[in-house]
Amino acid sequence: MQASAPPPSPGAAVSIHNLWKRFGRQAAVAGLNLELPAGAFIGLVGPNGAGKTTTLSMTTGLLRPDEGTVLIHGADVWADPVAVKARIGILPEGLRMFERLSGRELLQYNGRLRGLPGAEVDRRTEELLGVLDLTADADKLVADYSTGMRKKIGLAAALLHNPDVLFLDEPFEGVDPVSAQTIRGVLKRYAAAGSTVVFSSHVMELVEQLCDWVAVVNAGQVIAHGPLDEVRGGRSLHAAFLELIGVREDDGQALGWLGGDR
Ligand SMILES: Nc1ncnc2c1ncn2[C@@H]1O[C@H](COP(=O)(O)OP(=O)(O)OP(=O)(O)O)[C@@H](O)[C@H]1O
Repeated sequence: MQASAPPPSPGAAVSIHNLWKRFGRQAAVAGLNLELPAGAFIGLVGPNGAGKTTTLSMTTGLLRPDEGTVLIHGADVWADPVAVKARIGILPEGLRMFERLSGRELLQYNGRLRGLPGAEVDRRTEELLGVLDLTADADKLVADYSTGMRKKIGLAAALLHNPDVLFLDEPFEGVDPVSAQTIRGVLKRYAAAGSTVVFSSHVMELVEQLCDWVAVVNAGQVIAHGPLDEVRGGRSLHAAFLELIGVREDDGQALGWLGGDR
């Protein structure tokens, strides 16, 4: 989008340069710069309203930035969308799906849309349904899926074309521990094969377990990034996060009425 963007670092899966998005007078993303290394399992963390979803939406071609450039393996998301979309998988927050298709039909439709041969679509569909423990519900309509099942079928749809980079916005929100374990297993296997995973989460323990690289976003900018151990600097990620964000101490005055004499 801008001619002046510097070349991406070699080895970067995602290069974000001077990204801006304003909603009215508020800047949701305010000149954000970030280089995400290829082959890493990356956690994007930040408080509510920090700009994570807006950043991920602009990075994956779902929301047009006001300013800035995003490159995925060197291809510009907005100038070369077809090339970029072939290389990425996305599980957005509040994903809208074709509700009147069954889970199996949804995957088959996605596979055909991606240009995969029919036999390969069928093979991958059945394998993904099996690994994600959805085979028994494969003929149920997506409209009748639970929250966890929706996340799993959304993940299967995002993985079907074997993308180089997978973006997930809050993939574990509303997911029970059993489904979360299944999703974790699939993501670990995908990342172990050298692909890049970028996911946003509020759950620091999960980010610490899964990620080897983190970026902390606050007020539309990146305030810390790098290998997990560097960012947490000998503390838990939770403690490092609170310190980086500058959490306000409770002065004990507010809500003094709450739980007191009635
Ligand atoms: N479509 C929109 N219209 C107006 N304001 C918006 C819109 N989308 C996001 N915002 C605002 O932009 C800011 C960043 O929102 P965003 O959803 O990107 O944050 P987030 O870090 O993903 O938050 P959370 O962790 O709560 O999901 C918030 O103040 C939000 O209210």
